[in-house]
Amino acid sequence: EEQEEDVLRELRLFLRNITERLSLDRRFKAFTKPVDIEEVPDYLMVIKKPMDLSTLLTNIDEHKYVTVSEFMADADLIWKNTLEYNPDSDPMDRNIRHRACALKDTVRAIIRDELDEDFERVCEEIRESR
Ligand SMILES: COC(=O)[C@H](Cc1ccco1)c1ccncc1
Repeated sequence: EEQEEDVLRELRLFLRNITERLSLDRRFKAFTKPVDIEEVPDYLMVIKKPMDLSTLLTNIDEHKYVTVSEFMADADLIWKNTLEYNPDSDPMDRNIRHRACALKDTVRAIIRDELDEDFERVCEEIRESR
């Protein structure tokens, strides 16, 4: 009903705000767009579910997320994919993995500090009712 759509509209505003703040952080530049398959031809053989910040934003606008947990599952793909595809000890791999871990920690800190657990509970109730 209307109140549910108001809740989901507020959820999308919250998720867009997080995603845009991450996209502005210079540490996360490599995560702002899909990995370039021309540049990395084997990427899709290794990574089954690519994800990036611009795709998160598109998903939000397409009403893909009804809860913060669903958004977190996709956001987690960004750093998990990065650790999986860039596992080596060379400086390039270590640098992008450090940034991936910073992304993971930053998302969790924002959610911990800014998400009211009662709000997420209301979103979960809507998800279960559909
Ligand atoms: C999330 O970004 C990545 O996983 C790519 C993989 C990649 C390898 C070669 C080109 O791109 C990356 C980008 C920048 N620095 C390290 C790795």
